[in-house]
Amino acid sequence: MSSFSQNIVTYSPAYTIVPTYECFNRCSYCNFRTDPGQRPWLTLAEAKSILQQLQSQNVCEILILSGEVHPHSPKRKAWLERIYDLCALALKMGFLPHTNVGPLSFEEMQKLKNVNVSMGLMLEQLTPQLLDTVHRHAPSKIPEVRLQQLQWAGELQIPFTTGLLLGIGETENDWWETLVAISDLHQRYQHIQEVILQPHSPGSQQTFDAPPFDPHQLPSVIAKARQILPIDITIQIPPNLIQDQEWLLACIAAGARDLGGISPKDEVNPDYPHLQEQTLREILQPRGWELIPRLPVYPQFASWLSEELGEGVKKYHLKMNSKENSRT
Ligand SMILES: O=c1nc2n(C[C@H](O)[C@H](O)[C@H](O)CO)c3cc(O)ccc3cc-2c(=O)[nH]1
Ligand SMILES: C[C@H]1O[C@@H](n2cnc3c(N)ncnc32)[C@H](O)[C@@H]1O
Ligand code: MET
Ligand code: SF4
Repeated sequence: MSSFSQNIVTYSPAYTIVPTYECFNRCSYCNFRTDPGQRPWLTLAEAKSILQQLQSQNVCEILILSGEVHPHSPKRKAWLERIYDLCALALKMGFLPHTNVGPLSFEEMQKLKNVNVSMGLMLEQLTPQLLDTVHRHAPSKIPEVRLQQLQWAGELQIPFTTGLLLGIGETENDWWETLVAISDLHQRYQHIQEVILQPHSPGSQQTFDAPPFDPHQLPSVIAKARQILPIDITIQIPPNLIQDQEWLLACIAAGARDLGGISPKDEVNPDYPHLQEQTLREILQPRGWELIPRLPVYPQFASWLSEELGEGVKKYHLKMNSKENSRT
């Protein structure tokens, strides 16, 4: 049975929904944001029509990824409401939502927990030095603010995805410090399901003038991360940002076991389209790796989900098991 084999690499069949691209931060490596007020927010009717089309496709995760409205802005309440409504809609239509929309208040997180099977926020890097450079105009990237999110997620028992953005001006030592901080929080709350090691990849919109993170460095970063992180945290890498097949395979050999959400468009890095799932499978299989789909929540967190979310998850488990049986 394939599920018991050790040579498994997972991915999440996903689609990314963007409530708004407007963002009050200006991270200089960002290729996603627009200035506030430039484009209308995604309406529920528009989302419904997108989701209807997805129902006949092999999509399970809806990644809700957004630009941010300032916590003190009069528009903040409507923004959070729109995100909540989009999650509720996706859930009602049979998908499993995972929200990553920047730092939230404790109450905002608590509210979104009801309509998300898991949530995410990248730590990026903990060093405060970046507040003088790439994050100079990005108050949401204050390290304490992001660490606080991870702690609240633990207190609220929200299965959580976080990660590091590599190659934005930090030192090697900064990587290990950030990974140790994630490990420490996980030891307290057992809530981190995966850590993304995301290589900075320049796009056409950004102002940060730096080369891409050297993919040849990734396998050794992964190997060391594997030593620092507790074994129940999966290491995720984005295959579209590691374009050389041999290096992708080297990353997996070094300990990465998940390829994240594979969706038609990578909203964060639109200049780097994803390979088809079948193409990825053909890269991995000859080296003995089996690529299999996973849900946006890992099985060990089943007891943390509300009854409604648990039911949604159960339906997918049934569907995936019946597919697997029909293959064998
Ligand atoms: O499951 C997740 N995947 C995350 N992913 C991976 C994502 O699922 C896919 O790689 C694509 O971005 C989907 O469009 C990220 C990818 C990025 O480029 C940057 C940040 C994230 C953050 C998350 C996240 O919080 N949760
Ligand atoms: C949503 C996440 O996307 C990542 N992100 C933002 N811009 C880039 C880029 N140019 N290259 C790679 N990752 C990026 C950050 O880690 C952010 O938290
Ligand atoms: N704005 C959020 C963050 O940076 C998520 C999307 S970034 C393109 O954390
Ligand atoms: S990376 Fe996220 S927080 Fe930073 S500018 Fe882009 S959308 Fe805003």
